[in-house]
Amino acid sequence: MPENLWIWIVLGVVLLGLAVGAALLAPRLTRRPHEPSAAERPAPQAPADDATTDATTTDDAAVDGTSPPTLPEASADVEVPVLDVPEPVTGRLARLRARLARSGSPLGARLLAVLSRDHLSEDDWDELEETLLLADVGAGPSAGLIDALRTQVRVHGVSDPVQVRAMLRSALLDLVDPSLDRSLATDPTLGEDGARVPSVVLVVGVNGTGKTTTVGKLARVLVAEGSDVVLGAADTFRAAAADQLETWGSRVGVPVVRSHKDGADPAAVAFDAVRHGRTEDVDVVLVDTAGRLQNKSGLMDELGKIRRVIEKEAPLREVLLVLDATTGQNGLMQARVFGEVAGVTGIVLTKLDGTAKGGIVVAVQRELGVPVKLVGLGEGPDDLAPFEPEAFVDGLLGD
Ligand SMILES: Nc1nc2c(ncn2[C@@H]2O[C@H](COP(=O)(O)OP(=O)(O)OP(=O)(O)O)[C@@H](O)[C@H]2O)c(=O)[nH]1
Repeated sequence: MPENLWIWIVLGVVLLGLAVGAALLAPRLTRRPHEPSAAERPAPQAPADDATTDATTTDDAAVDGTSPPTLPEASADVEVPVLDVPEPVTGRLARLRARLARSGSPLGARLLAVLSRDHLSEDDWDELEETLLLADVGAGPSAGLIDALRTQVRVHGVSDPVQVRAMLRSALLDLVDPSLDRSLATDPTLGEDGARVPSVVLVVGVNGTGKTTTVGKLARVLVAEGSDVVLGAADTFRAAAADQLETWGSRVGVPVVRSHKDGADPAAVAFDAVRHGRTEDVDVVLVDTAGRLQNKSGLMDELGKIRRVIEKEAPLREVLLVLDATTGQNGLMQARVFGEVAGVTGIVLTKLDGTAKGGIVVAVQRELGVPVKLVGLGEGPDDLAPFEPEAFVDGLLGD
């Protein structure tokens, strides 16, 4: 064998080794420096409108406590939706003011226009009173405000526009009554056995006033404040109401207790929702209702039953009556009936963005003797604001 053949063989083996090594290393060198793990990857975006939560199902037998609510098994490969972050509640007061001001508010503007005249005649005073009546303030409160203004005008005159505005602001504020307690009882309490019991809020009112929307918006307010919430879809009259509520709940990670049975007993759903709230140790259970009843005794029976079954499980801390601000005197008649049968503790005045008749706030508080606690200012998810008398009156008067 020639002497340099060995050299060629050794060289060949070395080259082969290098080729194999390079082939093994190549994929490692081309991989991205850091592959995120499943936990590090952003969760996929859920569709905004048709997403639903894992809903608790219920049936009528549950009223007797024989059928506890059941939640569908959580599946490991279920996509985790991205939850909305509701707007902080404090920022909403400014929006209330801006919206009221933007609505053109004939009430404030017309009152100021008349009051700014040099010498107020009897006709001017009549015009002022008529303006208040047209804004749904109501006869008694309107007459009271005119009396107060007449006294002020006698004492101070009406020449200085700044003074006129201050005078009117103070008179309107008195009518709205800043001294009323407008807080919502949504903190859990302690039961006799020392266990935490959720606060239950029942939402009532005739159909179409905005109950379901209000429950959804209120859930967001409570989530923004750090509360654990459960929703009860006791509006079993309109099947879409429960779906609507599930959409609201899913956007902020709040479970919804509902029935999939047509025309199920609303009291059974309310009961299951409260029991589920207790089991899950949540802070608040919000219960939506139908309110689609032809007569007062039917309404009384249904709401009475809902109240009784809720109170078996937890204290009913709030009964919120939802009224549509655009319905004027009609809304007042509804308020009267619900006030008599439902033990209303607070009013939610919706659709204030659609009317310049803010005076309904005054009339409805007088009618029921309970405060307006929340106002709806639009169809957006965060268009629900705690009612604040000063901001409201400033909105009426404009800047
Ligand atoms: N502009 C405006 N629209 C509102 C407001 N609140 C509710 N709505 C609208 O009013 C309509 C009725 O609202 P719902 O929440 O379905 O009313 P509901 O009282 O639950 O109705 P039923 O389930 O039929 O009894 C919807 O189109 C809402 O978007 C509000 O503050 N402003």
